[in-house]
Amino acid sequence: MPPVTSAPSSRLRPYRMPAFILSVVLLICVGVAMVLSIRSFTRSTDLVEHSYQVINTAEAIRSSARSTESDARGYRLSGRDQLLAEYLATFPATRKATSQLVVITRDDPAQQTRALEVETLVEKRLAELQRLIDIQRDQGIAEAQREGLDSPGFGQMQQINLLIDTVLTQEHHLLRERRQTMATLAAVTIAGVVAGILLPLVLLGLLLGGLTRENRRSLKLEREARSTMRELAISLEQRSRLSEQRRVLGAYAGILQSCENLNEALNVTAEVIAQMLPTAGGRCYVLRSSLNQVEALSRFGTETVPSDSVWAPSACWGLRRGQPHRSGHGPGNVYCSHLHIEDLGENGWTLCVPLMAQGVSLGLLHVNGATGGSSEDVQVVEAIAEQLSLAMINLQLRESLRVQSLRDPLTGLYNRRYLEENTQRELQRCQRRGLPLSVIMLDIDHFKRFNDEHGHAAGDALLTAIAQTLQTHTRDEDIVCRYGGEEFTVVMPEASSEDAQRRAEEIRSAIATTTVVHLRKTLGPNTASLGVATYPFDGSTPAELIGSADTALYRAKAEGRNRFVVHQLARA
Ligand SMILES: Nc1nc2c(ncn2[C@@H]2O[C@H](COP(=O)(O)OP(=O)(O)OP(=O)(O)O)[C@@H](O)[C@H]2O)c(=O)[nH]1
Repeated sequence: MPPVTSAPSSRLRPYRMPAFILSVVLLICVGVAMVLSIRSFTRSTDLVEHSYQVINTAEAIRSSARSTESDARGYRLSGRDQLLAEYLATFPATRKATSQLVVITRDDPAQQTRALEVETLVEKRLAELQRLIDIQRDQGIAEAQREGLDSPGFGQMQQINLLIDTVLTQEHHLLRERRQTMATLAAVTIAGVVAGILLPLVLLGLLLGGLTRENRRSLKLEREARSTMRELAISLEQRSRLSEQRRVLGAYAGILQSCENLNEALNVTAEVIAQMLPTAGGRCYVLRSSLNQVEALSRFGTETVPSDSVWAPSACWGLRRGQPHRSGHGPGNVYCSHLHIEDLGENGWTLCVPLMAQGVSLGLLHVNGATGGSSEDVQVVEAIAEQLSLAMINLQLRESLRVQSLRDPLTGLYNRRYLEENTQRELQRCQRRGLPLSVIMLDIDHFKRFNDEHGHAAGDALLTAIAQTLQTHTRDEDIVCRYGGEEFTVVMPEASSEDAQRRAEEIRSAIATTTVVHLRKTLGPNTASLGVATYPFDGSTPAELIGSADTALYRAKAEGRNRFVVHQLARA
């Protein structure tokens, strides 16, 4: 799980606000500079326009003065009235233009001085022309022409022209300067605007880039934190699941210890697996070594893959290898032949865990499912199998101890303790149901002599053979036991005295033909004497009945052996 990290503070954070303020200030400066530049530019434009106006006005004065001069001279030479009319029309225009020049050069004292001089000269010239016109009108054309020859017209006009040239030259010079100023202003404005826009843009870009990086880092940290939280939640869930599993397995182990037989243990196991692996199913098998087969004793859950009920141990890889064998879907998996894996889906899984304890193979726990089968599930099944194996070996040991405590080690028949415990129960059952119960006591005749003649081991062999004969001639529900030494007892629930007599005779005659082979010598047969007692005639307790049968047995001995005696008859 990655460590939880706190968000590192951004390197740009201290510069963020100053950069923002600087950007804003720069933008304001750009704005102010633009306003000032535009105003200066406008002023320059006005000045340029003004220069054009001065130039145009000066040119107009020259042109108008020439026209007036030309019209006046033409009239003086030709006397044509049309020329007089034209003179009269241009005269005010000339005057007006000179006045206008004076007005529009107010901003430039030098130019205005020249304008005033132009005005004075033009006025003088106009006055002279007017004087000649007046002479022509009053004294005739010839007088006017003669007067004109003496008039200083040419010189006046030359002065006017020279002065206007000076005005124009000066104004052109100003115009050039103003245009230059305007161009410089425009360039400076453009440069200022570009710089003023670019610089804040760069700053804002840097700021934005930093914020984006920081945002990305924050998002990454947030994602990491979320993933850490998720992993933490999963880990907590796993921990709580593990602790729950441990608790269930602990309880399961405790309950297994209290199980009295294998069926109980298997039922508990099925319930625990259903609880811990609800989607799985399977079977518990026991190994019948004597038959070389594996047999299912219980089923649990819903099996995805059916498994055979009985099969040879070699059919399972788990049993063959003595370790858990897990397989899933697809190539690379090896399947046990006791499984019908055709039904194994894409996510299906199977698991065979051998049940082993103290190096002994006891059986197999097989589990399969359509989903799941994680290593955690496998561990659970293995833990269950381990507990079940221990329980099975314990039950086997307990059973063998129980059998040992109830069986005679030589003959394998029940012992006297078992007889006493169970005869009471069988007798009560028959009493409740109103049925008889018979007891046969049997003693081998002259067994001491047999022992003496053939040895104790041969005597043991004879005892074992007679025990076998007794088991052959009794029913499964009868209790056949070695009462002690060479004495045997058969308790026959629900058997009447007649049944018991028939059985006693069968046993007697069978023993009379029973021989044993000992040290390659056939020994026997020996005979036996039997006493028969029946409830309710010969007693109503086990002790009474056994005592009655024993009495009858002694009677049989006394009467010559190799016979049976019935207690009632014996009493009679
Ligand atoms: N081989 C062998 N002998 C036993 C065993 N238990 C008791 N015996 C012997 O059985 C003999 C019983 O002898 P007795 O009680 O005198 O009876 P008997 O010789 O059979 O004579 P009757 O019962 O009167 O016919 C004794 O010698 C015991 O030692 C046993 O487990 N194995």
